[in-house]
Amino acid sequence: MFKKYGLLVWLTFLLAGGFIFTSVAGYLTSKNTLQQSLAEQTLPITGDNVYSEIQKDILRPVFASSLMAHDTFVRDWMLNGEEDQELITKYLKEVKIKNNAVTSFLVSNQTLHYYHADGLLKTIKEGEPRDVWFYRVKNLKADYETNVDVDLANHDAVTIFVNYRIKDYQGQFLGVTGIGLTLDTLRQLIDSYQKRFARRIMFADASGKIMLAGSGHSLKAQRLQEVPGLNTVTPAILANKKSQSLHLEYAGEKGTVLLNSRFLPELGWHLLVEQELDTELRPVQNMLLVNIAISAGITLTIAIIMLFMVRRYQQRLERSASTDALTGLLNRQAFDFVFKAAILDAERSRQPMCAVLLDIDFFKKVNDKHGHLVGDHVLKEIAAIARRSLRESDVLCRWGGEEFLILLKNCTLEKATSIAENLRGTIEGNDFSRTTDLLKTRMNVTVSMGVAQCKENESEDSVFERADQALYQAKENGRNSVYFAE
Ligand SMILES: Nc1nc2c(ncn2[C@@H]2O[C@H](COP(=O)(O)OP(=O)(O)OP(=O)(O)O)[C@@H](O)[C@H]2O)c(=O)[nH]1
Repeated sequence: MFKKYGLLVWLTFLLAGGFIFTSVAGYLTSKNTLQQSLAEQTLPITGDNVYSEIQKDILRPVFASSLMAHDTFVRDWMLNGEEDQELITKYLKEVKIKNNAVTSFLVSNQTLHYYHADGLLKTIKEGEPRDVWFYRVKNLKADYETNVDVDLANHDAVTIFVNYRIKDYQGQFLGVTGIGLTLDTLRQLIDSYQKRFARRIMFADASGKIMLAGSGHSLKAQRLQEVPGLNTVTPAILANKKSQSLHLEYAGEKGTVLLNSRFLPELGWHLLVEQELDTELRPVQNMLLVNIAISAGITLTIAIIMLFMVRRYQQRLERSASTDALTGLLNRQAFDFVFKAAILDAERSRQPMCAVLLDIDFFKKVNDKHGHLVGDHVLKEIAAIARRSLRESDVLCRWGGEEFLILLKNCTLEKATSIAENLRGTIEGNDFSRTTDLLKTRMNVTVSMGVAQCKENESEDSVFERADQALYQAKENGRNSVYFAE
């Protein structure tokens, strides 16, 4: 089977291999290009976009707080003993509205009063845990800090405060001022970034504490060091104190994650933009599967078409090698095999078998008078008559030009002679013009036959020789007759 269809199998493998190779090569190229463009362009650009939005939305309060801390009105009001509280309340209200903030505040180092947009909120105390931030900022080396905390003045909403140090004209610490944004507003902002850019965005402080993350972030982790996979690249993220972006990769829970990190010096935070490679690759992977399915379909269709063609071609070859093209009967070569098998069969079953040699009388004259096409028609018609007159098990073969050989299985000499006689009579009575347009008037043809019964252990040549002699006798004795060999 493999030998017969070997070429077909190889061609199918070659075709399928070619398709798979080009599909996989295309996939790998797309994957590399995608990975490279994510790492080198898409994620850094997203980082840049987020950063510029951050500058607009978060750094604005830093600048506003800086302006408050450097405002001569604020400093003078504090240096003059914080007399008219209405003035500072009005000022803070104005700043809050102008900056669209949830709170604006000022805490005096002198009186420890905490002012906000609605007036005096409270007096802070050194041991109070909620007021620890003030003493931290008081001792701060930098001008300001950003701090995520609950806002007492705003129903304890989680708020990001910008705490800016106020100094007098000699540089002495006067107090702290600034504004605050609720974290919810920021989180919404990040969510809108995430939706817009379809990536995960989070902020972590210098120690790795996750300060802000969109709704996709698992709230279980409080620090970068606790996020599986991300913890492997956390040291590199935290070590990056330059504003240039850093490209990293780590194995996340759902596959490779590409990460772009940059340090925001204004906040002292690290901005992380992440993308799951698999999510981006899914359309390319789907395309690969579609390609492979189409390739498999094409390969299968071509293989089936080729299989049918090869089978038809082989059948035609086998048929043309064993049959006579004109009459459709077995040819002499094929008959040899059939005869050998039949004679063995007859000997085994001890059944008689006869060979009949049939020759058309004066066939040359038919050709000469009516032409070769009519001669061919006569040959085909005689083959058809013989096939119709004989049993299915009898073998019919075109022996030569106008000679036919018939093998009658399980048949005695007497019976064979009678069958041959019937066939001769049928042919004699046949009007060959009925089945062709080549002849306009009735035409009859006669045949002569020689019959011989196969003897035990007799060779093929010997049987045909005896049948031929009987045929010769029929020809000699006037043709249109059946003779048998003793
Ligand atoms: N049309 C046609 N003629 C063929 C074919 N094969 C052989 N012949 C012709 O058959 C004729 C046989 O002629 P002969 O051997 O002289 O025998 P015959 O004319 O039948 O005379 P007898 O056998 O003595 O009755 C030749 O003219 C061959 O050319 C064939 O396939 N088609």
